[in-house]
Amino acid sequence: MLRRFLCTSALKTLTLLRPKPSLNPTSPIQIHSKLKSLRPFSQMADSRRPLIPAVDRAERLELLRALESSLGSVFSSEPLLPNPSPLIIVVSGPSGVGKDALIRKLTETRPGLHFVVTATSREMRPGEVQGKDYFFVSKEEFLGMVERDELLEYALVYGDYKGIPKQQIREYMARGCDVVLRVDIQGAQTLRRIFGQSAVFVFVAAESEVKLVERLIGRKTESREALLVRVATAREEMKHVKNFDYVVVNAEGKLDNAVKLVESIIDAEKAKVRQRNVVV
Ligand SMILES: Nc1ncnc2c1ncn2[C@@H]1O[C@H](COP(=O)(O)OP(=O)(O)OP(=O)(O)O)[C@@H](O)[C@H]1O
Repeated sequence: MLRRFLCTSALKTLTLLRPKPSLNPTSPIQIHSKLKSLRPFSQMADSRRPLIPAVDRAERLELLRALESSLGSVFSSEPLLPNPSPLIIVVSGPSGVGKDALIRKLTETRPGLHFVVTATSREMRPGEVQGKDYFFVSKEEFLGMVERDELLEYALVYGDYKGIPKQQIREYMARGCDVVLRVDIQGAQTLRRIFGQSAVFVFVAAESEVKLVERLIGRKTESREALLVRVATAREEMKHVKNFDYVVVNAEGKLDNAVKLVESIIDAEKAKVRQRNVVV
């Protein structure tokens, strides 16, 4: 049956690719010779198999109607399955592991994905863009957002506030977009309490401790004291991997591989029979 399908598909392709109008596409000799030229060498031996003649459009339609009539119902062209539910993907991991770099690339390669821009009271780093990397606000403005219950979660991270605006998530999910949230480990724990299993939690790790430290040093954004705090914290944070659904190693010079892995995770989640249904 499958082979029959493959044969008819090949013939269909040939009909579409018909090169000269003068050729009679139903002539078995011509089709046979064309098929032979299309087949890979490994399949050349199969060319002696009898060919099933091409079914033309009218015949196919007739057969389809006959099947409908036998079944007593019309074949629907509606999708057999609903669209997958929008996902919330929580990306977390130790400081300097490459969360920002990974998300930046991921949103470039996957247009249907929205990165929820976090509000923060920390200073803007060189190269960062207001509203793209973070919403940079003063401490007072941030506390105003907390009071108005505008944040899904917030935390004081290395002396600066960081929080996720609820409205952005609602807006993009209502449009059917998947959303990515970037949080530190503390934030991921809070979000797990809020979402339970209804969101996807991804832990980003470096391939080794020394590579993580080198990356943090290379970023040149922290003082020696601040580096010490981040590195010591990273050791503790690694213990939280077990609370995540997936772990992605972002190895030195292999950012693209890490991005591909996250894409595969999203694809697999979209193909799940039991979808995660999240409400914010
Ligand atoms: N796979 C990689 N190979 C080499 N360098 C990388 C890789 N991924 C990220 N980096 C670099 O490592 C540094 C830290 O990355 P990034 O700022 O994205 O980390 P982060 O996890 O978002 O940190 P933080 O939580 O402190 O904001 C950056 O200079 C970034 O360009």
